[in-house]
Parts: sequence; structure tokens; C-alpha cells
Amino acid sequence: MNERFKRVGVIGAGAWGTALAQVATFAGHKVTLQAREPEVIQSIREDQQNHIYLKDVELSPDIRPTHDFADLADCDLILAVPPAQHMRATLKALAPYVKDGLAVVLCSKGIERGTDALMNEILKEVLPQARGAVLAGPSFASEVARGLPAAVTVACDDAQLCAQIARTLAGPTFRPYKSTDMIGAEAGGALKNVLAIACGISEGKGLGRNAHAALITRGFAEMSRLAVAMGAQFETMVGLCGLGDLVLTCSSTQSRNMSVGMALGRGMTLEEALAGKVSVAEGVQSAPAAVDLGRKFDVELPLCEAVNSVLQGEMDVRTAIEALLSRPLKVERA
Ligand SMILES: NC(=O)C1=CN([C@@H]2O[C@H](COP(=O)(O)OP(=O)(O)OC[C@H]3O[C@@H](n4cnc5c(N)ncnc54)[C@H](O)[C@@H]3O)[C@@H](O)[C@H]2O)C=CC1
Ligand SMILES: O=C(CO)COP(=O)(O)O
Repeated sequence: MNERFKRVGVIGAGAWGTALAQVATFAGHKVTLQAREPEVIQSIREDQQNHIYLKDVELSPDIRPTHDFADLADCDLILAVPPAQHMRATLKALAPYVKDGLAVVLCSKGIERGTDALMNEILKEVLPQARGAVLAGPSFASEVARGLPAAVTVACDDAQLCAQIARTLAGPTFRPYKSTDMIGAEAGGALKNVLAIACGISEGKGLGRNAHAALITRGFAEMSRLAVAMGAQFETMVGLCGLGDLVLTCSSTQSRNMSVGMALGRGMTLEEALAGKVSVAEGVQSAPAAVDLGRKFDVELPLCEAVNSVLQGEMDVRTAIEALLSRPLKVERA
């Protein structure tokens, strides 16, 4: 009962995929890491580092990089970690090697643009024979990969599978908490990225600590309202994958989403803010999808809407801030 999985594979050798492969080695596994770029594979093989996406972290020799999805065929646990907008294509590429009941943990934090689908909805469409789970929570890749302590949420509607995944990944510095609320874990992870852009804008514009605290608090109210309307439990939203990740991402320049926001707040265009970046700021793509979901579920999302208007070039930062502050006065509630 609840034995650990034996053969762990990771798809996507960005910062987080690489860090999660490292986590699995901390837990005693040999890991196959599927990477897209030949230079990433070469860098891990030759230098035991991922010079492109996770600089200056010594990686375990138990990480085996490969380009070939076929090398994942004998894995019994797959962690899927591409940018959210590439999850569908990634799972399609994996499809020929998926046996019935394969456990696939969705570790990306975003909403698919155009369909407004969360990652588990995409999994169900593309790989209906797989069993899905979600990993989310406050976890900057470089800290996790260096073995600094982190706690995350593993969510799965099958409690036994959830326990098996948690047991497989748990290590001396990585502590997964179990949950059955997959929608909550996914919605928290995706929406906090949009709100981190808002906090970054405030930071870049020099609006002060009061504004920052107000944004986190009202941002939390906003993301909880939408997540609950989508079927999440409010309890999940006050946990690691909700409030926990929101606080982390909104409080550190390590966050790519917060950094993009800061650049916008300082007056850059989105194009300028993203120029030359190899890493992904998921909130940029998730913002229009979040706004769409707000309309679908009839949930007010003033902060996500303001961020999206700025990202789409429909409003400048100053006008967006004025519009937020001049809204009718409200009763404070989540
Ligand atoms: N970096 C972090 O600290 C954390 C990231 N995440 C999530 O993990 C997911 C992946 O982010 P990172 O690993 O940070 O990526 P990254 O920003 O370090 O690297 C970009 C990734 O995108 C991949 N990519 C680029 N074009 C692609 C395409 N056409 N098809 C498939 N993949 C493509 C690259 O191969 C690379 O793996 C995101 O959803 C992110 O929100 C979650 C927790 C922590
Ligand atoms: O999700 C993260 C930490 O939990 C990483 O956030 P960024 O993608 O904004 O860097």
C-alpha cells in the first residue's frame, strides 16, 4: 500500500523541471529528465549544471538528461513541467509512451489561453488513460535545487495516488502536503502569477508597502473568489498553493512575474520587459485567460483585469491605478 514509485521521469528542463529532478534524486531516485534544447542536455551531461535555466547549481549525477520522449517509456511517475501554454503539445508528444494508469503530476502554473483550461483538463483531453495530480506551492526553483527547505501541496482526487506521489518526492528538505483539491491547487498557482505582476507594478512605480500589503490581501480575496466559483475549496486557498505561493511570489525579485511587473511599473513596455528573457513569466499569458474565467463564472476580478489591460496595452499603468482606486467603496470580504 502506498509504496513509492520506482522510476521517475521529468518533462521540461527549465528551472523548475531541473529542480524537481534534483528533488527526486534527494529522495533517492535516478531520474530521466527530458529537455528540449541540445545545449541543456550537453550542459547537464558535461558540467552537471543547467547553465541555461538554473545557473550555478550543482546537479546530481543521478539526473539523466535526454531529448527523446521514448526514454520516458519505462517511467511509472512523470512530472510534467513545460510552460503552461506548451502543456498540450508536450502531453501529445508523450502520448505514444503512456501506459494505462500512468501517474502524471502537473507542475506548471498557468491557464491555457484560448480554451481557459487548467492543466488537468488538458491532461484529461490528451491522455485520458493517465491518472493526474497537481504539484504547486511556494517553491523558487533555485532554492529547492540547492536543498533549502520547501513545503508544497500535492493534490489528487485519488487519495492513495496522492500519498504515493508525496512519499516518492518527500526528502529531508522537500515536504509535500497532501490534498484532494486539484482545482484549488491549480487555480492558486496560476492566479498568483497574475497578482505578482500587479505587485511588481506597484513596486516598480514606488507605491510603497501599504499598497503592497493591500494588493496581496485584495489579490487573495480575488483569487479565492474565482477559485471557489470554479470548484475549489476555500481551505485550499489559505494553504501553501494559495496564500503561501501568493505571498512568496509577490515578495521577491526572484519571481519572474514580479520582475516583469516591476519593469512595467518603471515605464517599460511589455515587449521591453520580456526582451532577451529565456525564462517564462506565466502571468502574462494567464492574465487574459483569468479575466475570461472571471466573466464565465461571474466573479469580479478588478486586479487581474487591471493587469490584463496594462499587458494588452489597453491602459497605461497610471490610468489602471487611478481606475482601481476610484472604484465604488465596498464591504471588505473575501
Ligand atoms: N521557476 C520556478 O521557480 C517555478 C516554476 N514553476 C512553473 O514551472 C513551469 C515551467 O517553468 P520553468 O521551469 O521555470 O521554465 P523556465 O522559464 O526556466 O524555462 C523555460 C522552459 O520553457 C521551455 N520551452 C520553451 N519553448 C517551448 C516549447 N515550444 N515547447 C515546450 N517547452 C518549451 C524550455 O525548454 C524551458 O524548459 C511554469 O509553469 C512555471 O510557472 C513552478 C514553480 C516554481
Ligand atoms: O511559482 C513560483 C514560486 O512558487 C515561481 O514564480 P515565478 O514564475 O514568478 O518566478
